[in-house]
Amino acid sequence: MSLYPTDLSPQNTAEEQQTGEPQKLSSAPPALEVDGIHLAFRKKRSLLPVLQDVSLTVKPGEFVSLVGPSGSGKSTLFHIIGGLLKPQQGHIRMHGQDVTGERGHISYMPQQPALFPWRTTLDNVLLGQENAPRNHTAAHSQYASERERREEARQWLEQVGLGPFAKAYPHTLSGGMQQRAAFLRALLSPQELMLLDEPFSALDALTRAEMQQWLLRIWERNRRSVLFITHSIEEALLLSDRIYVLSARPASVVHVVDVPFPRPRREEITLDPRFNEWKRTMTDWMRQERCRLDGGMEEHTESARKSPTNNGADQYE
Ligand SMILES: Nc1ncnc2c1ncn2[C@@H]1O[C@H](COP(=O)(O)OP(=O)(O)OP(=O)(O)O)[C@@H](O)[C@H]1O
Repeated sequence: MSLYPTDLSPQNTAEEQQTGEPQKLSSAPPALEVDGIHLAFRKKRSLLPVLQDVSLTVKPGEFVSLVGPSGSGKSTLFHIIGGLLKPQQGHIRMHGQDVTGERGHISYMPQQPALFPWRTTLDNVLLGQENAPRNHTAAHSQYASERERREEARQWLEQVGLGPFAKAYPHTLSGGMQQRAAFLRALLSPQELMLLDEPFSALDALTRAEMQQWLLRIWERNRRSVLFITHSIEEALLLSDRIYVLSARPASVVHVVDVPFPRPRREEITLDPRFNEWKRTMTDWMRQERCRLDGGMEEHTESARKSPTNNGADQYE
């Protein structure tokens, strides 16, 4: 099963599976470069600064997460990357090209699956390809005819346990099944970079854990470039190669974590003492930011001073 038109050929993918290493494309430009983004919303006569000099990078085939307090500006950053908002300063580059303010360069999976109720599961999955901008579909059409794309989507539905539901309508699917269909729609879209905005936040705990394992397996087989927003530190540590921690609004990057756990990863990694040490450290960082957001700096300073996990926290950066 191929995923066009990315450079993730089956040979590459097989090599990666053996070595457990991401693609070593050292000379390739980043799949995404967010460079010095500033954005403030205009509120009546005042300005609400939301993003302040935010920079981050997603290399080809990397899984990168963004965590930060509620209201810090994560979704706003996604809107800028997707070209829905234009920053006052800074640039968005994809594969070396400046695409600041341009739409159509990313595939996107929102918090809610947003499947069209009048389309079958298969037709919903194919939607990302139908709506892709011309420059992407042109590249894409060298690889697959309409019939081939439908066949490939059918095979993918089988792979993710949705084969029997290809002709079913979304209301007959469970929440987890709808999210799998929405993820496939993003995965089969021709744009290489995927932005996933808290895709599992609406699911119950058990389904969420199952979906994380499912995503790990699917992603490790395909290694698309992913930028993932989550509120769950555990989810970020489980899934990511790198995590950017945003400060409270106006957001800037306050910590960058290169996640040290090898791939392929499975749920058992969450039992590793190092995993829990990271989780505690990052939770502490997030608490500090939330305190800042709440204006509770004095209280936070005291609790951070007392916290045993704060010792040497910066060594993780
Ligand atoms: N179009 C807009 N106009 C004015 N203010 C906005 C607009 N969009 C977002 N904001 C404000 O910008 C700030 C950041 O919002 P954003 O949704 O990006 O945060 P977030 O980190 O994604 O939050 P959450 O984690 O709760 O989803 C918030 O204070 C929000 O009220």
